[in-house]
Amino acid sequence: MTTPEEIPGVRVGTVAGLDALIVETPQSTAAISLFGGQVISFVPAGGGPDVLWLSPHLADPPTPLRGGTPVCWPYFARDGQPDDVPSHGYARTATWVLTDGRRTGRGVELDLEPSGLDDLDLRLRMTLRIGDTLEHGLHTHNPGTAPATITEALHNYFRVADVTRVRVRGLDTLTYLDKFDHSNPHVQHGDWALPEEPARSDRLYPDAPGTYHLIDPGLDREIQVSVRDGRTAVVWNPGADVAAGMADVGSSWREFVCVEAANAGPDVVVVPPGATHSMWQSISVHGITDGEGGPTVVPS
Ligand SMILES: O=P(O)(O)OC[C@H]1O[C@H](O)[C@H](O)[C@@H](O)[C@@H]1O
Repeated sequence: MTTPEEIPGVRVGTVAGLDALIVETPQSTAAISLFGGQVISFVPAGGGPDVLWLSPHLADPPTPLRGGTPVCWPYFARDGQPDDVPSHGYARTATWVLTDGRRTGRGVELDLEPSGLDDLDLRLRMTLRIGDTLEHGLHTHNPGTAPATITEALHNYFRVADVTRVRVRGLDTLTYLDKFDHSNPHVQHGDWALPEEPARSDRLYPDAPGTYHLIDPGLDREIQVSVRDGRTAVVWNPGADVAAGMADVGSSWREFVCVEAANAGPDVVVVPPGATHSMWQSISVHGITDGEGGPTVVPS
Protein backbone atom coordinates (compact mmCIF):
# COMPACT_ATOMS: atom_id res chain seq x y z
CA MET A 1 0.00 0.00 0.00
CA THR A 2 1.41 3.41 -0.95
CA THR A 3 0.38 6.63 0.77
CA PRO A 4 -0.20 9.68 -1.41
CA GLU A 5 2.50 11.61 0.46
CA GLU A 6 5.10 9.12 -0.81
CA ILE A 7 4.50 10.18 -4.42
CA PRO A 8 5.98 13.55 -5.42
CA GLY A 9 3.24 15.71 -6.95
CA VAL A 10 0.38 13.92 -5.17
CA ARG A 11 -1.49 14.99 -2.04
CA VAL A 12 -4.82 14.46 -0.35
CA GLY A 13 -7.21 17.40 -0.33
CA THR A 14 -10.79 18.48 -0.82
CA VAL A 15 -12.21 19.33 -4.23
CA ALA A 16 -15.84 20.38 -4.60
CA GLY A 17 -16.38 19.12 -1.06
CA LEU A 18 -15.03 15.66 -1.91
CA ASP A 19 -12.03 13.86 -0.45
CA ALA A 20 -9.68 13.66 -3.38
CA LEU A 21 -6.20 12.85 -4.58
CA ILE A 22 -4.78 16.03 -6.08
CA VAL A 23 -2.06 15.66 -8.68
CA GLU A 24 0.15 18.59 -9.68
CA THR A 25 3.01 18.03 -12.10
CA PRO A 26 4.63 20.16 -14.82
CA GLN A 27 2.59 18.19 -17.38
CA SER A 28 -0.90 18.71 -15.91
CA THR A 29 -3.08 18.92 -12.83
CA ALA A 30 -5.82 16.46 -11.94
CA ALA A 31 -8.13 15.42 -9.12
CA ILE A 32 -9.58 12.02 -8.32
CA SER A 33 -12.51 11.68 -5.93
CA LEU A 34 -12.04 8.71 -3.59
CA PHE A 35 -15.82 8.32 -3.61
CA GLY A 36 -16.38 6.58 -6.92
CA GLY A 37 -12.69 6.46 -7.86
CA GLN A 38 -13.74 9.20 -10.21
CA VAL A 39 -11.39 11.53 -12.05
CA ILE A 40 -13.16 14.87 -11.59
CA SER A 41 -10.60 17.26 -13.06
CA PHE A 42 -7.88 17.15 -15.70
CA VAL A 43 -6.12 20.29 -16.93
CA PRO A 44 -3.04 19.86 -19.12
CA ALA A 45 -0.21 22.41 -18.69
CA GLY A 46 -1.01 25.73 -20.32
CA GLY A 47 -4.28 25.98 -18.45
CA GLY A 48 -7.56 26.48 -20.17
CA PRO A 49 -10.91 25.26 -18.98
CA ASP A 50 -11.03 21.84 -17.37
CA VAL A 51 -11.29 18.97 -19.83
CA LEU A 52 -13.94 17.42 -17.59
CA TRP A 53 -17.29 18.81 -16.47
CA LEU A 54 -18.43 18.41 -12.88
CA SER A 55 -21.96 19.26 -11.82
CA PRO A 56 -22.19 22.53 -9.85
CA HIS A 57 -25.07 20.87 -7.94
CA LEU A 58 -23.56 17.58 -6.75
CA ALA A 59 -25.81 15.42 -4.62
CA ASP A 60 -24.40 14.04 -1.40
CA PRO A 61 -22.92 10.50 -1.43
CA PRO A 62 -24.10 7.78 -1.76
CA THR A 63 -25.81 9.36 -4.77
CA PRO A 64 -23.31 8.97 -7.62
CA LEU A 65 -21.31 12.04 -8.65
CA ARG A 66 -22.51 13.61 -11.88
CA GLY A 67 -19.43 14.60 -13.85
CA GLY A 68 -15.80 13.70 -14.36
CA THR A 69 -15.37 10.07 -15.37
CA PRO A 70 -17.73 7.73 -13.49
CA VAL A 71 -16.60 4.11 -13.57
CA CYS A 72 -19.50 1.93 -14.70
CA TRP A 73 -18.80 -1.64 -13.60
CA PRO A 74 -19.49 -4.61 -13.60
CA TYR A 75 -22.33 -3.61 -15.90
CA PHE A 76 -23.26 -0.59 -17.96
CA ALA A 77 -26.72 0.96 -17.35
CA ARG A 78 -28.71 -2.16 -16.30
CA ASP A 79 -27.42 -4.31 -19.16
CA GLY A 80 -28.39 -7.93 -18.50
CA GLN A 81 -29.50 -7.13 -14.93
CA PRO A 82 -32.79 -7.10 -13.04
CA ASP A 83 -34.61 -3.74 -12.86
CA ASP A 84 -33.86 -3.15 -9.18
CA VAL A 85 -30.03 -2.94 -9.36
CA PRO A 86 -28.26 0.44 -9.25
CA SER A 87 -27.70 2.02 -12.66
CA HIS A 88 -24.11 1.51 -13.91
CA GLY A 89 -23.09 -0.92 -11.17
CA TYR A 90 -21.31 -0.65 -7.87
CA ALA A 91 -17.91 0.89 -8.56
CA ARG A 92 -19.11 4.49 -8.84
CA THR A 93 -20.54 4.48 -5.32
CA ALA A 94 -17.64 2.56 -3.73
CA THR A 95 -14.89 4.22 -1.74
CA TRP A 96 -11.63 3.65 -3.57
CA VAL A 97 -8.17 3.25 -2.11
CA LEU A 98 -4.80 4.06 -3.55
CA THR A 99 -2.82 0.80 -3.68
CA ASP A 100 0.31 1.92 -5.50
CA GLY A 101 1.73 4.92 -7.27
CA ARG A 102 4.87 6.44 -8.62
CA ARG A 103 6.32 9.54 -10.21
CA THR A 104 7.48 8.86 -13.76
CA GLY A 105 9.30 10.94 -16.35
CA ARG A 106 5.93 11.62 -17.96
CA GLY A 107 3.93 12.52 -14.84
CA VAL A 108 2.31 10.33 -12.22
CA GLU A 109 0.97 6.79 -12.33
CA LEU A 110 -1.59 5.63 -9.76
CA ASP A 111 -3.24 2.28 -9.07
CA LEU A 112 -6.57 2.26 -7.22
CA GLU A 113 -9.09 -0.34 -6.14
CA PRO A 114 -12.68 -0.07 -4.92
CA SER A 115 -13.30 -1.25 -1.37
CA GLY A 116 -16.34 -3.12 -0.11
CA LEU A 117 -16.95 -5.14 -3.27
CA ASP A 118 -15.55 -8.44 -1.96
CA ASP A 119 -18.93 -10.15 -2.37
CA LEU A 120 -18.64 -9.89 -6.14
CA ASP A 121 -17.11 -12.74 -8.12
CA LEU A 122 -14.80 -10.36 -9.98
CA ARG A 123 -11.97 -8.05 -8.93
CA LEU A 124 -11.48 -4.52 -10.28
CA ARG A 125 -8.32 -2.43 -10.45
CA MET A 126 -7.75 0.91 -12.14
CA THR A 127 -4.60 2.55 -13.48
CA LEU A 128 -4.31 6.29 -14.07
CA ARG A 129 -1.37 7.79 -15.94
CA ILE A 130 -1.60 11.52 -15.54
CA GLY A 131 0.75 13.53 -17.74
CA ASP A 132 0.32 15.45 -21.01
CA THR A 133 -2.42 12.94 -21.65
CA LEU A 134 -4.73 11.14 -19.25
CA GLU A 135 -4.53 7.39 -19.64
CA HIS A 136 -7.13 5.38 -17.81
CA GLY A 137 -7.14 1.58 -17.53
CA LEU A 138 -9.88 -0.63 -16.03
CA HIS A 139 -8.74 -4.17 -15.23
CA THR A 140 -11.27 -6.89 -14.48
CA HIS A 141 -9.89 -10.10 -13.01
CA ASN A 142 -11.88 -13.32 -12.80
CA PRO A 143 -10.49 -15.40 -9.92
CA GLY A 144 -13.23 -18.04 -10.30
CA THR A 145 -13.46 -21.31 -12.17
CA ALA A 146 -16.20 -20.35 -14.64
CA PRO A 147 -16.25 -17.66 -17.36
CA ALA A 148 -17.79 -14.35 -16.22
CA THR A 149 -19.49 -11.69 -18.33
CA ILE A 150 -19.32 -7.96 -17.82
CA THR A 151 -20.23 -4.70 -19.48
CA GLU A 152 -18.45 -1.49 -18.48
CA ALA A 153 -17.80 2.16 -19.27
CA LEU A 154 -15.55 5.09 -18.56
CA HIS A 155 -18.41 7.57 -18.68
CA ASN A 156 -16.52 10.77 -19.55
CA TYR A 157 -18.35 14.07 -19.06
CA PHE A 158 -16.42 16.52 -21.26
CA ARG A 159 -16.78 20.24 -20.64
CA VAL A 160 -17.87 22.10 -23.78
CA ALA A 161 -18.84 25.69 -24.50
CA ASP A 162 -22.27 24.69 -25.85
CA VAL A 163 -23.30 21.12 -26.65
CA THR A 164 -25.50 22.35 -29.50
CA ARG A 165 -22.39 23.60 -31.32
CA VAL A 166 -19.92 20.71 -30.94
CA ARG A 167 -19.44 17.60 -33.05
CA VAL A 168 -17.86 14.20 -32.58
CA ARG A 169 -15.83 12.78 -35.41
CA GLY A 170 -15.09 9.05 -35.75
CA LEU A 171 -18.61 7.61 -35.86
CA ASP A 172 -19.57 8.19 -39.52
CA THR A 173 -21.39 5.23 -41.17
CA LEU A 174 -21.73 3.29 -37.91
CA THR A 175 -25.02 1.79 -36.85
CA TYR A 176 -26.11 3.06 -33.44
CA LEU A 177 -28.77 1.94 -31.02
CA ASP A 178 -30.87 4.92 -30.02
CA LYS A 179 -31.96 4.58 -26.39
CA PHE A 180 -34.30 7.54 -26.91
CA ASP A 181 -35.98 5.41 -29.63
CA HIS A 182 -36.42 2.07 -27.82
CA SER A 183 -32.82 1.13 -28.80
CA ASN A 184 -33.79 0.87 -32.46
CA PRO A 185 -30.85 0.85 -34.89
CA HIS A 186 -30.07 3.95 -36.99
CA VAL A 187 -27.12 4.84 -39.20
CA GLN A 188 -24.81 7.75 -38.34
CA HIS A 189 -24.22 10.09 -41.29
CA GLY A 190 -21.15 12.31 -40.85
CA ASP A 191 -20.07 13.65 -37.47
CA TRP A 192 -22.28 13.34 -34.41
CA ALA A 193 -24.08 16.57 -33.59
CA LEU A 194 -26.93 17.07 -31.16
CA PRO A 195 -30.18 16.57 -33.10
CA GLU A 196 -32.30 19.69 -33.39
CA GLU A 197 -35.65 18.33 -32.25
CA PRO A 198 -35.72 16.79 -29.75
CA ALA A 199 -32.25 18.07 -28.83
CA ARG A 200 -30.95 15.06 -26.90
CA SER A 201 -28.79 11.99 -27.53
CA ASP A 202 -28.44 8.57 -25.94
CA ARG A 203 -26.66 6.57 -28.62
CA LEU A 204 -24.72 3.36 -28.29
CA TYR A 205 -22.36 2.63 -31.18
CA PRO A 206 -21.37 -1.06 -31.02
CA ASP A 207 -18.26 -2.25 -32.80
CA ALA A 208 -16.88 1.29 -32.97
CA PRO A 209 -13.32 2.00 -34.18
CA GLY A 210 -11.94 3.46 -30.92
CA THR A 211 -10.73 6.95 -31.91
CA TYR A 212 -13.08 9.90 -31.47
CA HIS A 213 -12.52 13.66 -31.77
CA LEU A 214 -14.76 16.03 -29.84
CA ILE A 215 -14.51 19.30 -31.76
CA ASP A 216 -15.51 22.37 -29.76
CA PRO A 217 -15.23 25.66 -31.67
CA GLY A 218 -16.46 27.61 -28.63
CA LEU A 219 -13.49 26.52 -26.50
CA ASP A 220 -11.27 26.32 -29.59
CA ARG A 221 -10.12 22.80 -28.82
CA GLU A 222 -10.41 19.19 -29.84
CA ILE A 223 -10.44 16.41 -27.28
CA GLN A 224 -9.22 13.12 -28.67
CA VAL A 225 -10.36 9.90 -27.01
CA SER A 226 -8.43 6.78 -28.05
CA VAL A 227 -9.79 3.50 -26.74
CA ARG A 228 -8.22 0.06 -26.60
CA ASP A 229 -10.38 -3.05 -26.02
CA GLY A 230 -13.53 -1.00 -25.59
CA ARG A 231 -15.71 -1.84 -28.57
CA THR A 232 -18.64 0.52 -27.83
CA ALA A 233 -18.83 4.29 -28.01
CA VAL A 234 -21.68 6.05 -26.19
CA VAL A 235 -22.65 9.67 -26.80
CA TRP A 236 -25.07 11.08 -24.27
CA ASN A 237 -26.61 14.40 -23.43
CA PRO A 238 -30.06 14.46 -21.86
CA GLY A 239 -31.21 17.72 -23.48
CA ALA A 240 -33.22 20.46 -21.78
CA ASP A 241 -36.42 18.53 -21.01
CA VAL A 242 -34.87 15.45 -19.39
CA ALA A 243 -32.23 17.61 -17.65
CA ALA A 244 -34.97 19.72 -16.09
CA GLY A 245 -35.89 16.66 -14.03
CA MET A 246 -32.30 16.01 -12.94
CA ALA A 247 -31.33 18.08 -9.90
CA ASP A 248 -27.60 17.77 -10.69
CA VAL A 249 -27.95 18.90 -14.33
CA GLY A 250 -30.92 21.28 -14.77
CA SER A 251 -29.98 24.32 -16.82
CA SER A 252 -26.33 23.14 -17.10
CA TRP A 253 -27.14 20.59 -19.82
CA ARG A 254 -25.41 22.67 -22.53
CA GLU A 255 -22.07 22.59 -20.68
CA PHE A 256 -21.14 18.95 -21.34
CA VAL A 257 -21.35 15.98 -23.61
CA CYS A 258 -20.55 12.43 -22.56
CA VAL A 259 -18.35 10.53 -25.00
CA GLU A 260 -17.91 7.20 -23.29
CA ALA A 261 -15.44 4.36 -23.76
CA ALA A 262 -17.40 1.18 -23.17
CA ASN A 263 -18.20 -2.43 -23.75
CA ALA A 264 -21.97 -2.23 -23.62
CA GLY A 265 -25.19 -3.36 -25.25
CA PRO A 266 -24.28 -6.27 -27.55
CA ASP A 267 -20.53 -5.80 -26.87
CA VAL A 268 -20.44 -8.03 -23.80
CA VAL A 269 -17.02 -9.11 -22.51
CA VAL A 270 -16.45 -12.69 -21.40
CA VAL A 271 -13.58 -12.97 -18.91
CA PRO A 272 -12.26 -16.55 -18.80
CA PRO A 273 -11.41 -18.12 -15.42
CA GLY A 274 -8.10 -16.85 -14.09
CA ALA A 275 -7.89 -14.16 -16.79
CA THR A 276 -7.81 -10.36 -16.65
CA HIS A 277 -9.55 -8.13 -19.18
CA SER A 278 -8.35 -4.54 -19.52
CA MET A 279 -10.04 -1.61 -21.26
CA TRP A 280 -7.95 1.54 -21.79
CA GLN A 281 -8.66 5.05 -22.90
CA SER A 282 -6.29 7.91 -23.56
CA ILE A 283 -7.52 11.51 -23.52
CA SER A 284 -5.55 14.31 -25.13
CA VAL A 285 -6.32 17.94 -25.91
CA HIS A 286 -5.43 19.71 -29.13
CA GLY A 287 -6.08 23.02 -30.81
CA ILE A 288 -8.38 23.30 -33.81
CA THR A 289 -6.43 24.22 -36.93
CA ASP A 290 -8.97 23.62 -39.66
CA GLY A 291 -12.42 22.19 -40.04
CA GLU A 292 -11.50 18.96 -41.76
CA GLY A 293 -7.93 17.84 -41.14
CA GLY A 294 -6.38 16.17 -38.14
CA PRO A 295 -5.70 18.07 -34.94
CA THR A 296 -2.51 19.97 -34.22
CA VAL A 297 -0.97 19.49 -30.80
CA VAL A 298 -0.92 22.67 -28.73
CA PRO A 299 2.73 23.24 -27.73
CA SER A 300 3.13 23.10 -23.97
O1 LIG B 1 -28.14 8.93 -14.66
P1 LIG B 1 -27.04 7.92 -14.78
O2 LIG B 1 -27.35 6.60 -14.12
O3 LIG B 1 -25.73 8.49 -14.32
O4 LIG B 1 -26.87 7.61 -16.33
C1 LIG B 1 -26.63 8.62 -17.25
C2 LIG B 1 -26.64 8.05 -18.66
O5 LIG B 1 -25.59 7.14 -18.80
C3 LIG B 1 -25.40 6.57 -20.12
O6 LIG B 1 -24.95 7.53 -21.03
C4 LIG B 1 -26.67 5.88 -20.60
O7 LIG B 1 -26.56 5.51 -21.95
C5 LIG B 1 -27.87 6.78 -20.41
O8 LIG B 1 -29.06 6.05 -20.71
C6 LIG B 1 -27.94 7.32 -18.99
O9 LIG B 1 -29.06 8.18 -18.87
